[in-house]
Amino acid sequence: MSPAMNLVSIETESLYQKGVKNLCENGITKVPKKYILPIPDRPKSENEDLSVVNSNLKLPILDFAQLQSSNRSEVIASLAKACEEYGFFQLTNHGIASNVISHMSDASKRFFELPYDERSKYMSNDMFSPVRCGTSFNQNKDGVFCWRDFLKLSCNPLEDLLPYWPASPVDLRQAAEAYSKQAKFLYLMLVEAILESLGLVNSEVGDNYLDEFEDGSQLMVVNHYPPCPEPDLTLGMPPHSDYGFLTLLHQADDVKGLQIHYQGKWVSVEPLPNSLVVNVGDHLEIFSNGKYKSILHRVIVNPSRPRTSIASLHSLSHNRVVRPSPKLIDEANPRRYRDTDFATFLEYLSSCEPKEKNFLKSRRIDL
Ligand SMILES: O=C(O)CCC(=O)C(=O)O
Ligand SMILES: [Fe+2]
Repeated sequence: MSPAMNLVSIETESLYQKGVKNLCENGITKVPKKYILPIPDRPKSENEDLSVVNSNLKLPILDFAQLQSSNRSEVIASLAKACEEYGFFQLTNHGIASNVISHMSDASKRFFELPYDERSKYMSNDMFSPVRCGTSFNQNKDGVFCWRDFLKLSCNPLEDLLPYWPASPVDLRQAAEAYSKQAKFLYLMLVEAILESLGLVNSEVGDNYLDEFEDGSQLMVVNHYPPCPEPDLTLGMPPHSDYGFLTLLHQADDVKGLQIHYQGKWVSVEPLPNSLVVNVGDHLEIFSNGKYKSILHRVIVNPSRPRTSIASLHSLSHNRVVRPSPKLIDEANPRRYRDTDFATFLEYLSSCEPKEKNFLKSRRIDL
């Protein structure tokens, strides 16, 4: 390659590092090569293990208010079924105030409207940074980039981290603080119900059994997917499972994009007004010794409408070891996962670029 050619490709590479929003502002009409997936990995390809879309299936819908009523035991049974079979459900009447959600969506969208130079102040490769802006899935590793920009805010301990969050738009901190607190509260209520659904009831596990969840990590991720001129060639997010215990996801526009992998097919998750999508993460699959499933999901993009989603990812704190609950292991149910911790996850991230971003597979014990 001539030095001049080399310079061109380095310059182009740095353009991609600036993200999809910035790329679109440069007026592209075709998807650059950097984002074009090999044919079998494209959204409409029919390959053997990750095949066609099933558009008829609907996710289970759980009514959170019913959990606090005399119907609790029925809702707990539906919760167990949803976590076992789908690893995903929609949650209505979840209790996060609608003005808190709309303020968070609105301020997040305005963040991505800021000029690149303003957003770039928050770009960082440090996984422990309280605020991290970036693009693709793992922009230092991905051979093919995905069509997504993100803003990640670490939330625990909130008082210490909040001052590092973006100062503009001016109301983003306030909006994200209120949203993260209400999401955390909801998460803890869901953990309580999930432990109950696994038969790990309060009297057996001790009075302080929620403390380690309360102290746990919380990461808010705002995903932004600009319209894409050739959406069949790329993905907003590649197939992956979520790392933590539970993810609460708000789909901030009435735009479809999220698909989950169910019985060999991709199923679209319809944005349901006033609901949150909740999914089991890798840590809950490990903790439940495989009873509850952390399911592969991906995001497709479209040619006309931007899409924003806000994920709140919750887990134990980074220094805790995650392992199957001893109460869920016996002769009939031998241990199915190795112990894991955050350092192991980071090592995994830096070691390979797996086709499916599936950390969990590396923790399974083959029985
Ligand atoms: O944008 C979405 O709907 C899903 C985002 C997602 O899977 C994630 O943030 O882990
Ligand atoms: Fe995810």
